[in-house]
Amino acid sequence: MEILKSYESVRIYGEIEVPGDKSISHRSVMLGAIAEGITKVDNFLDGEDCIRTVEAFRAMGVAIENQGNTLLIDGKGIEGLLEPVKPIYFGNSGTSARLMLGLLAGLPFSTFMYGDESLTYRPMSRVMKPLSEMGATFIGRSGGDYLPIALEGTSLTGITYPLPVKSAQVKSAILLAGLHAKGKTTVIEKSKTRDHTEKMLQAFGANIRVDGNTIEIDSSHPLKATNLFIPGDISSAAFLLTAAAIIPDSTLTIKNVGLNQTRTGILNILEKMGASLEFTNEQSIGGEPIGDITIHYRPLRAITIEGDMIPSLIDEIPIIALLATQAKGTTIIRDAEELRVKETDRIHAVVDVLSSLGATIEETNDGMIIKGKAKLHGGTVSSYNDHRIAMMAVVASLITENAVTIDDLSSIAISYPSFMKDLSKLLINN
Ligand SMILES: O=C(O)C1=C[C@@H](OP(=O)(O)O)[C@@H](O)[C@H](O)C1
Ligand SMILES: C=C(OP(=O)(O)O)C(=O)O
Repeated sequence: MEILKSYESVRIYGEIEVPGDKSISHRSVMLGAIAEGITKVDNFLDGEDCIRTVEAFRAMGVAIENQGNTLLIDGKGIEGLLEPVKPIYFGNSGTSARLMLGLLAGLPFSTFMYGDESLTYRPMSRVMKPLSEMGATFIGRSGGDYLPIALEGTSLTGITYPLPVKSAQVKSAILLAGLHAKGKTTVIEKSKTRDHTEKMLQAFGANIRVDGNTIEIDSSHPLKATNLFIPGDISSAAFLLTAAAIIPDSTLTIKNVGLNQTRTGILNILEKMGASLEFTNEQSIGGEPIGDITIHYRPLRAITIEGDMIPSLIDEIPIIALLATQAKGTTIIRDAEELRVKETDRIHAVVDVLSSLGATIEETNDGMIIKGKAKLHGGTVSSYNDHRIAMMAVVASLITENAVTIDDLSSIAISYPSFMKDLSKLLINN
């Protein structure tokens, strides 16, 4: 149990870098491991989820050296992967499990996979359905919807697949399967989801074409090793930006953070709500936009968040809900039913935690309705063992009248191991 003390008068001030992007870090290991040659990855996120991906490839015979936040991956090509002798454990990581189901389904060996309590109940049929259409053979709990799943490698054939869910994990799983399937694989998205897989496949030399929301790939160009720099994770930056946006007199600069437009929904929301943002040092590294963001506190107003905006801020909704408690008016979040199948049911968890702290917030089927501006009194909450809920509660504790008591903060190590230290560096007592 942790007690997060309340503050009399505090603000956020300073300059910081957040750790590397989780989505891009996972992909760097996956593509580096199946490319030919040594791939060097700088600013790799040493969080628990990404470590699961590293360990999975080590179990398939790939040498991966970890020097601080730099990885050296000795890729021997996709044919170089060896059958793992033990079941692969994906812990809490949906990205590892879903992308690797796609990557491994067409390899000539069997793989057994499982996860922790949370991952064991996250839907996998969204990935297994298209992979079966490509020819994948597998068996899994609940007809293959849940882990544990055993894949019996077979040769795959390309398909054309309109994505029924707005999910980058499903899109990526199909593209990774398409990398070694016969013929062409085409994925068509309804709304654009994060496109790190496409960008990184291009950097590794794959034969991939992107035309609007249609992506095509085939196996004609084997991947060649490359060097990568992982931008700071905008999803981690979101917690610090929100702290600055809700505490008067705050000014914060976050350097070298990823600014890929498929991920920056949180920045559009902050601006629409009235926060002041400045962007400097913008550049592109390995196809990924990156730059520095400075935020100044300004009074906030409520907005509606819905439709195509949702995929670009899906992981930020817990912290956006806290932001909305401090905005004048009624904020409505809808079309976000995907939150129900994350590490926990994040609609329920957010509403429970924020209402326990004193917010006026109501759960809907596909989102929530938040009335601001609310005075949060503090109280006792659960992190639901979900890193994004835990970090949201920590940021909330900066503005509560009394202390916040939370069961456990260890889940924060999934995506932002240095969060508590980074936040305390930026806290200034007035
Ligand atoms: O592809 C990725 O790296 C991710 C995609 C998103 O999931 P969905 O694809 O299920 O929306 C996101 O919530 C997750 O944190 C990471
Ligand atoms: C949903 C998340 O990750 P994953 O799906 O990889 O578990 C997240 O990091 O918020």
